[in-house]
Amino acid sequence: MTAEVIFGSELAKSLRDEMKEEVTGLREKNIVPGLTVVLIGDDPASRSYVKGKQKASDYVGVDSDLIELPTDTTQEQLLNLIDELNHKDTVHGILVQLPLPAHIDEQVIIEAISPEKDVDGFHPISIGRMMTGKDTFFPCTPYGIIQMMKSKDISLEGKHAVIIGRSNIVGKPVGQLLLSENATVTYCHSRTKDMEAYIAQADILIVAVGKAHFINGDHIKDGAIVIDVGVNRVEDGSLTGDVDFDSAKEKASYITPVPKGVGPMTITMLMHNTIKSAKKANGLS
Ligand SMILES: Nc1nc2c(c(=O)[nH]1)N[C@@H](CN(C=O)c1ccc(C(=O)N[C@@H](CCC(=O)O)C(=O)O)cc1)CN2
Repeated sequence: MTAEVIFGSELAKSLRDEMKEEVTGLREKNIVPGLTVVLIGDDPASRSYVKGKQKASDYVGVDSDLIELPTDTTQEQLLNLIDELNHKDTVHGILVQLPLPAHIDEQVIIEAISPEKDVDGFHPISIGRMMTGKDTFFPCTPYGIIQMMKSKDISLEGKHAVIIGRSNIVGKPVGQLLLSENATVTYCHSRTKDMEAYIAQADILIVAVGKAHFINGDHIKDGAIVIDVGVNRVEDGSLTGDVDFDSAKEKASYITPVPKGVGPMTITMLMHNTIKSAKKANGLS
């Protein structure tokens, strides 16, 4: 079997076109979705992701503002900034780019963002709402993954989804979203015994470990749907996923590439959440 490749970049383009039209309509009603992105330090990967967010915002018509702060910014200074943004009516979404420098407690920062502006969907209130099936902002990468599978009419109900990785940003929430789509979910992580046995059972395999080519075609079941969340820069400077694409493609029914797979959808769902927040703030559903 040779898999069909799900290009997140193509889905992202068509969703961004739809969003652009929606934002044009909102702007005619004087509703201008506003996003503030905060970048601390000079990590090149973070800088490139933030650039992608600015570009997407410009395209769909979201008014975006980038606040760049030096690495030695204190936690208190960042908390003061978030407090200011929480109270600013033109700001509908606040995103603090992760990871943060080691002297800043990420969880304290996440919890300082108003849940009404938590377009990353990382606040414990957003997570609690997601877990209990309430309306909220879903974390962007997991939400993008679900949209990619839905775009191919892949039925999730009753499927065994195996997730490799248990981060708060991807692994844990994607499992929760799959559960709410009636999939059966197994989490694997660094302490899992006999991980290969779980991988071999997966109808849907989601890999988010950050290790180049951690999974190859020998591991996966014939016809599995393989979602690669890894973005690893290798020696020659190119990007590669957590899955060995060429060998996995020969076994899977669907597979996502790296680049042009999950990454562009992460940014697209951020646009979705920002527009949703602006609509909500203006009494629209
Ligand atoms: N506050 C947040 N921080 C981080 C998040 C997040 O959702 N919120 N996720 C990741 C990084 N990330 C978004 O911020 C992100 C990662 C990758 C891509 C992407 O488009 N990747 C491209 C390749 C880009 C390249 O050439 O370097 C692709 O896969 O095609 C977008 C966003 C951690 N931090």
